[in-house]
Amino acid sequence: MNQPQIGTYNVGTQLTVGSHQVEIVKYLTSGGFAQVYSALISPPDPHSHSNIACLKRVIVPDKPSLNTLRAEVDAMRLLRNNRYVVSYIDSHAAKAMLHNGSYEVFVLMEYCERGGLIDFMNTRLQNRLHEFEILQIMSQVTQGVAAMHALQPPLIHRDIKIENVLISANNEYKLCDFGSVCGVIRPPRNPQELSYVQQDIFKNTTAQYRSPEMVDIFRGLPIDEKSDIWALGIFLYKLCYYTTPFEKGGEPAILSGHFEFPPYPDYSEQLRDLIRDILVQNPCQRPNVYQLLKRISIMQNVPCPISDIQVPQAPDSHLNLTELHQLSATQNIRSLNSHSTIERPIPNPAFQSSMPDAATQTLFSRKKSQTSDNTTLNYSAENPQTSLDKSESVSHVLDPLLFESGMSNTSKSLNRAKVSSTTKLKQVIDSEAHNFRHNYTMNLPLRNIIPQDDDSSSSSDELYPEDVDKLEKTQSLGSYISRDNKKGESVKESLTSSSLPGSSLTATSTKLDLKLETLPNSTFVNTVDNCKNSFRNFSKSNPLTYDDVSVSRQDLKNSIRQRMLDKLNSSEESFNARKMPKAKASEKESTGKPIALKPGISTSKDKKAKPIPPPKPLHLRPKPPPKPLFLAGQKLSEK
Ligand SMILES: Nc1ncnc2c1ncn2[C@@H]1O[C@H](COP(=O)(O)OP(=O)(O)OP(=O)(O)O)[C@@H](O)[C@H]1O
Repeated sequence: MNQPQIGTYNVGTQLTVGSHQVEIVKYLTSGGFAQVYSALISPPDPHSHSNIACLKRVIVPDKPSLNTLRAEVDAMRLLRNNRYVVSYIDSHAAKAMLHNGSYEVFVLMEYCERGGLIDFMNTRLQNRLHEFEILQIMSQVTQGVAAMHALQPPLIHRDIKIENVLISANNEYKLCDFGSVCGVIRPPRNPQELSYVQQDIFKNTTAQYRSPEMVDIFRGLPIDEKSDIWALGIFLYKLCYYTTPFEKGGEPAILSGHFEFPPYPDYSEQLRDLIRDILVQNPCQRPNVYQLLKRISIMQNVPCPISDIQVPQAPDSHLNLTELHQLSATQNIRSLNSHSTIERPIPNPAFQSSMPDAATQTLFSRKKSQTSDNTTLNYSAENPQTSLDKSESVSHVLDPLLFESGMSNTSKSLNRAKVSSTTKLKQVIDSEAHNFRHNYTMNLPLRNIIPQDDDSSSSSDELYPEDVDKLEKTQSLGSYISRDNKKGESVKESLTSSSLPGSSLTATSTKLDLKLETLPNSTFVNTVDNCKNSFRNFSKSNPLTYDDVSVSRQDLKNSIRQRMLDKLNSSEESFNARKMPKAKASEKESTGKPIALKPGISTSKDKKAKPIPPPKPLHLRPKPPPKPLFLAGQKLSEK
């Protein structure tokens, strides 16, 4: 989205933004897409009680870009009032008079008086951040991320980086820029999907912060919370060393996972271990947001600020790419609620106090070119660093005793065995949730990767109370009335229409670790069995694991465990069903019993309802199409 050159508002300019009267106080800066001002608002923000706010003014060239911005606003609204997320206040959109076909969008949000974290870091080039400062920043930003991951289904930020953290007047670090937010993205299953996912990642993520599963989509892994965790690892490294760990090595280094620690500044081994434990190739072995926060808190010698409620994701709660783009394009809450495979994100009870009214949900892509990290920070230390032992990294994650090695005195007083088995169980649950997501999402087809025409008649978005196409300018910029209420025109984004911005990191030629079709069925069965055994063993050998928590909490954990077991059982059944001869499978289907999900078979409601036609005689059956090259073990680029 190219930002047209427009003049800035003068101090004292009066605007109306949503239900707020706004007076420009100061022009602050221009971002890649926006002019940013501080402003006086009336009425004051009910959350902060402040009458000073930040006004973002964006000119967007067309409706798809408008929808992208709308999605960003929706994410902010979902996270409103979380202490470590820049808080949304109000917004407004209208057709711009100056630029034909373009729109002008105003977003009012909490004013972060102390500016960006990047600016703060630049004031400390000589005197680098102390470990306690790093832990404080890391803790607060992780809490912001936790609020996103705690939603059901979770939201993935996808662009966590130093530049996207602001500092409030009272020195709190707040996550901002929700323009890249999305739901969990399952692995692509055909070249079209693959190309789409690749472009989406290029547009919405920053190269140096990309996780291995983003860089090498052929690994067949979902893009989920663990991709944000990886970015948090890069973020932590950069807080420490003012550079990113894969700055020099680029994508090959990300995929090999090889990085080194500069000799200066000298941080504790615990902190370096934490970075190692986050930056592991296998997403399952990375800590989840709670485990990460817990470790940070242990190092800070404070109680963990959030509750540990890990609810494994039901496979049907995942948003696929089509849904993301349909939602992004339509903002149609009605269709969202009626969609069979989408759940509206709802706050996790652990975060309820900091969550807003569950207003709307939309998901999102953003036309944004992010080629590299444009920080002004530089680190030029020599590199006599010790090389990283990956097996050691993994053991820190898997071994709860090592994981708990930095426990405070208070924490140490807890029953160690219980804590370690609890941690282990959490790891198993988390890992299996990820595995489930992987396996199940692989079986959930993208019904149609091309976003559909939309019917945006029923948007309840404050930002777009009525179709902005029908809005007319009345007074000052930002103040419009609506003529009528007609349905908005359809928005259709082509999969390939967006230009793919260049990247400082070139496409990888690294050998593929894991391709979708190479996943042996036995692996899946073994995983299921191992997991089931783990759960059983835990139940038998650690019956008192949760003694030290309240009854309701125990119930909850039991219920999670039960749900996992149920899912394991049902997945095993599904797998067995998949192995059944076709005739048997259709017999099962016709009896109404659940059948295994097969690639290419939709799980959506409408498809489920269709009767099964009798099998065609062999001679009438069409020949199967040739296997796409990438499924035959070749990357698209090798075509
Ligand atoms: N709430 C805020 N309070 C104070 N300053 C802000 C706030 N939001 C943004 N800024 C300032 O404006 C700059 C640009 O904002 P922002 O990154 O949101 O714009 P953008 O156009 O989306 O930029 P990009 O997408 O290129 O990062 C920030 O770096 C920050 O310095």
